[in-house]
Amino acid sequence: MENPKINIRETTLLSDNHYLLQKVTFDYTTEKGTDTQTREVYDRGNGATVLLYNREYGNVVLIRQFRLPTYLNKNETGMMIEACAGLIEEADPAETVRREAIEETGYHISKVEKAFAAYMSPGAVTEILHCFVAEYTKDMKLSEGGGLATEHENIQILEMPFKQALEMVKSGEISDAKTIMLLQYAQINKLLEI
Ligand SMILES: Nc1nc2c(ncn2[C@@H]2O[C@H](COP(=O)(O)OP(=O)(O)O[C@H]3O[C@H](CO)[C@@H](O)[C@H](O)[C@@H]3O)[C@@H](O)[C@H]2O)c(=O)[nH]1
Ligand SMILES: [Mg+2]
Repeated sequence: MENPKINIRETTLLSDNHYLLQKVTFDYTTEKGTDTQTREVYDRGNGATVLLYNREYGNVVLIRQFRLPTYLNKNETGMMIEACAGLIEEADPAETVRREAIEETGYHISKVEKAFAAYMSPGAVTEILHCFVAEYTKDMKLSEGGGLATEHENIQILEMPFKQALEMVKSGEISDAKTIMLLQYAQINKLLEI
């Protein structure tokens, strides 16, 4: 199939209460003709995430926090176990994960390695998420972490054996997409095998 030619006809702002919800009408043209479609698109910017791991201890650092959208969709407690992550503000993705690692886990990491980038929900959300891995050591724990009190983040830090994290993916206790992808990336690339 040839790529369609796209022409954006109209963009209507439905909400800019915190992020942007827009209604977009566009022409989708192929050799068969033109079809006009309308879609709602949620734009909350782009994000970056990092899996902290240590080969020697065989551990990864994850975080646990309440996520309202999951609570509204069958996650009974609303609590989610995730890799540390945040929205890219002014900084580049690597800077973002360094900042978020400090804010959320208290680990002051320096070297980060890009793993991949992924559109998280391409039918509705514009966001691309830049995914990193980084080695941490105990002496990098220089602050408490836990997220920004001003943002009511209430983040719990979980340092656990890599094996246990993989079992939690299997059991469904870890059900966050970026976290599953990063744990499997670490497994495929043997990051935690000495
Ligand atoms: N007042 C208000 N605050 C909001 C709203 N939406 C988000 N926030 C707040 O904005 C802050 C965002 O925190 P970050 O750590 O920067 O982002 P995140 O929520 O962890 O997002 C990360 O994970 C997402 C889910 O996997 C990713 O989608 C995202 O890209 C990023 O990586 C949080 O304190 C959150 O409560 C809103 O509608 N209103
Ligand atoms: Mg976060």
